Amino acid sequence: MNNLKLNLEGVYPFVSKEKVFAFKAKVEESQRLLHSKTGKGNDFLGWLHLPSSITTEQLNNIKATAESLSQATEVVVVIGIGGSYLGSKAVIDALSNSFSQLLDNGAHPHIVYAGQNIGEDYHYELLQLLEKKSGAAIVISKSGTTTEPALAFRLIKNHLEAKYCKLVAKNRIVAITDESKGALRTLATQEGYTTYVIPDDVGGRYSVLTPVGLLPIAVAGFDIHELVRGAQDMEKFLMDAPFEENPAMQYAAVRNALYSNGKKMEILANFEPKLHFMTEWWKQLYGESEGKENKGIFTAGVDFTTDLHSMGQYIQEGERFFFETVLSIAKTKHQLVVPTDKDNLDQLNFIAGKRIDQINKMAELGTKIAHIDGNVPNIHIEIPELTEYNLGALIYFFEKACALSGYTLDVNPFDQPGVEAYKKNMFALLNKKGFEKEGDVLRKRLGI
Ligand SMILES: O=P(O)(O)OC[C@H]1O[C@H](O)[C@H](O)[C@@H](O)[C@@H]1O
Repeated sequence: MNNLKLNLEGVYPFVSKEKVFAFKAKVEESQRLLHSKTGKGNDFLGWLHLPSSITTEQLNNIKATAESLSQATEVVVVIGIGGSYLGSKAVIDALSNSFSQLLDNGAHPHIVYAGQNIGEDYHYELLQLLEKKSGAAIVISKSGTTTEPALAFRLIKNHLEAKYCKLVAKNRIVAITDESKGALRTLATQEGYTTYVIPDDVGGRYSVLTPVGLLPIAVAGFDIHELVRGAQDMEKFLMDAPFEENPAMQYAAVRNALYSNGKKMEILANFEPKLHFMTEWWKQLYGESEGKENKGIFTAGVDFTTDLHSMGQYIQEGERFFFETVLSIAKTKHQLVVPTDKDNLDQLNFIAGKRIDQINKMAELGTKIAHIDGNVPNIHIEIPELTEYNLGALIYFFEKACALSGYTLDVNPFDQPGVEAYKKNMFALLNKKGFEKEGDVLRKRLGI
């Protein structure tokens, strides 16, 4: 069953249906390359059949680890950067109470994140928090060598060992990394941590349905069986559906049609504050997959209606080099009606008696019309409700469409050579062993 609706009516005033469908053959060829594993980066296709290959035993095992990690733990720190944290944060935020950090989560610890910045105050304050609260850590790095999570983990490991003793700290740490390579693997083996493997053929930004995403999501108390079931159903549906009924193929086609028509940026917009990090996850997925060889759509995100009061101006009347994709949620979890006020001093009685979501939906519709009138092509993606099942399906849809879109653009959607440039400079400037020559060159260039 496919719960996801893709509506391209808001694109056709700008790029005709014929022009979008002109990409059909190329997208079908992309799908053939993907399914036959004969395209670029074909050693990174483990995500393609991941949902259907995860077993109930594996899921139960992850759940059991989540439960034992949660025992007598108030805060679990998920340590990772990029694909090693965005997927879990996207799902956890989408499903959590908006104020969960201030509420007692029952049997489930609060989740906080580290390893995605090098802020000194952030880390200091995190250690202060862990001084007051009972803590545990899930450290995640596919390469096992990424600086930011390694640095955060060193601090947190030190802290946990000093607070609880090494033996107890060991049981409060789970590592998720490569099967054999990388410093984190060596460290985890040496220290005897519980570990999970990120398969070789699954890249970081495609790894949310591996233990990378599943363990933190289970710790937060959400149903990973349902998440995977949604992804499984979407995997099956997208495998067989012809172009005319296949939202992933059509999304890939329309993105490429708009790009070749001069639209260099895609703005993912939501009207649900819980989706902020879903957008962040999507930005990495598409930006890192397609932005290479001096090509690719720049991915940006906005939260509406919030950003209608800031970036709304640019979107309405600024340069016309982008299109907008609205990720819409049909039904809210709760119902809340605007009360009537007999004095009507705030002049809001025109919406009295309406559900908040009815107002939000009119804001969404009004924005769509305004932006189309302002010459912004509009793609509309709708899922029925924020549930584990629907999020699993949405994640797999975006992953599959991304791979198809990247192949259609003729790039390898599974590598990210460009991210090494800053790392090389940072290591050279910090005198890391093996980077001495680069360090000399840089210091000379900077005159320092
Ligand atoms: O999981 P890791 O190996 O630590 O990588 C974490 C992230 O950082 C890298 O630099 C890449 O740009 C990302 O694709 C990756 O998700």
